[in-house]
Amino acid sequence: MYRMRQWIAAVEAELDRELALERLLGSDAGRSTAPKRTTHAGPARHAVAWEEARARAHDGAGRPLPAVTRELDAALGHALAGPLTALTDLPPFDTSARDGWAVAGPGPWRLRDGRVPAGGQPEPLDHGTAVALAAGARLPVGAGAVLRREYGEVVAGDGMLLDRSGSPGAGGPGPGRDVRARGQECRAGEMLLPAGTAVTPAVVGLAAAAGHDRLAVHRRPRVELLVLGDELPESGPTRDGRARDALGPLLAPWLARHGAEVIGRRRVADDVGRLRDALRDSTADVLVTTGRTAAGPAGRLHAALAESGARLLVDSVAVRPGHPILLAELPPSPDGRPRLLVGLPGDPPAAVAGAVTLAVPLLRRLGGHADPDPESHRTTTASALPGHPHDTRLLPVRRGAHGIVPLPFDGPAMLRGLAVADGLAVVPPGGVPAGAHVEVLDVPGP
Ligand SMILES: Nc1nc2c(c(=O)[nH]1)N[C@H]1C(S)=C(S)[C@@H](COP(=O)(O)OP(=O)(O)OC[C@H]3O[C@@H](n4cnc5c(N)ncnc54)[C@H](O)[C@@H]3O)O[C@H]1N2
Ligand code: MOO
Repeated sequence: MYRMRQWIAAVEAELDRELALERLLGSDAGRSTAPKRTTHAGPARHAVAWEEARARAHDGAGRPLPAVTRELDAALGHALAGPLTALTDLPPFDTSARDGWAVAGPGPWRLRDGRVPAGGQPEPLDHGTAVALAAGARLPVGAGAVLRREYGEVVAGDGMLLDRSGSPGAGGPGPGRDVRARGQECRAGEMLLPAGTAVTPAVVGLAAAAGHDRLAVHRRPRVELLVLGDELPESGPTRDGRARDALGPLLAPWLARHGAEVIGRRRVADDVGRLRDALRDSTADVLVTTGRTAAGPAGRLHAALAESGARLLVDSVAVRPGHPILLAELPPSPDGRPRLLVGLPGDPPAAVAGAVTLAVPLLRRLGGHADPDPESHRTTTASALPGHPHDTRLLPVRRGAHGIVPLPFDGPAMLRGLAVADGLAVVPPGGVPAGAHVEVLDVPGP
């Protein structure tokens, strides 16, 4: 009797799961016709085109995360939440561009004692006189130009400075010569960079030069990485037919390179209830899962999403590898923040393809970056790139002298090609011949 009740409870739980799954798959996932679910394996999923999937990931993210204020160092890798404006003229005053002498009027000049260092406050210069000064030093009032050190000669005992540049007349440099005029680079209040610009080391330098100590940037999306699959050892060589977890180590830094703040990375047991609870309890803005995306008995991700009340925005993409990738909107966090989930396949190259397709545009949008993919560029192919008959193919390639070439070891489960790749070529259905132009997405470097 007890066994019978247990069996009935199990069947009821399974039916609930089926109903939740129906609701999930019947939701607006961009399918014109949602095929009826008839078997455990579920309906055929309608794969959206690669470009469409990326656009949905970018748009599905909604508005960028709110602005926060960060010290310059800590702002690196974020996107500016507002335009960067200059707090001062640059240069803030007329400055010498070279080591030499500030000169007033045509030469020869009577040389004043001393030397104006960078950061010094020079006395005004009378007509017909000169004073030595360092590159970057403030030009004295009255000085019209700078005579470079290599062009001048000081007459011993005489205190006179001559122009030995050999220029016609040698009467000294023309007005403004080797002077960086005040405001040449920008005026105070001028916009230097628009909102959405990535804060790089050079941007931090410019911000400091322009007078900033802190920057308003978008908060980075908090990402939790859930690695699904009981079979995966986390250390040592692969054993007993079980592949070593390669995606935890690979994806955390890959996503961080694209603006994620990875707040956690953990394994979740192969159990729908536990996965559902992990999805419900996560405080991340974006959850990224690996594995268990395939339809069928092992496809626990769909079941857990259905039980969580998630809504699918993308449910498989016409891309190889990476076909079963998905994007879902999770119910908001307890404090009302929207949450999204990117489901990546367990096969490592497919997971990488999924990450660049869905996670990267999503993270960049949430992080407030103006450009959904700054690291993509069009390049010539040095040899033909094989394609899939119907789907976009993402192929590891290397740059050569005559263009990009495909790499060996690009098959299922293989990371060897990717490890030496400069990028992933976006190969349209049917492939491309040598000499064609294709888009290449950069693979993060060291
Ligand atoms: N009947 C069908 N079967 C499959 C189809 C299909 O259309 N019909 N699609 C295949 C494709 S395409 C892919 S890709 C995979 C996706 O499967 P899952 O996302 O459910 O992946 P898993 O079964 O969990 O794992 C697949 C494979 O990858 C290994 N794996 C998993 N996680 C990791 C990890 N973190 N590090 C390294 N390796 C990992 C795992 O051991 C499996 O061997 O579905 C196909 N099936
Ligand atoms: O399309 Mo799967 O994603 O072959 O690797």
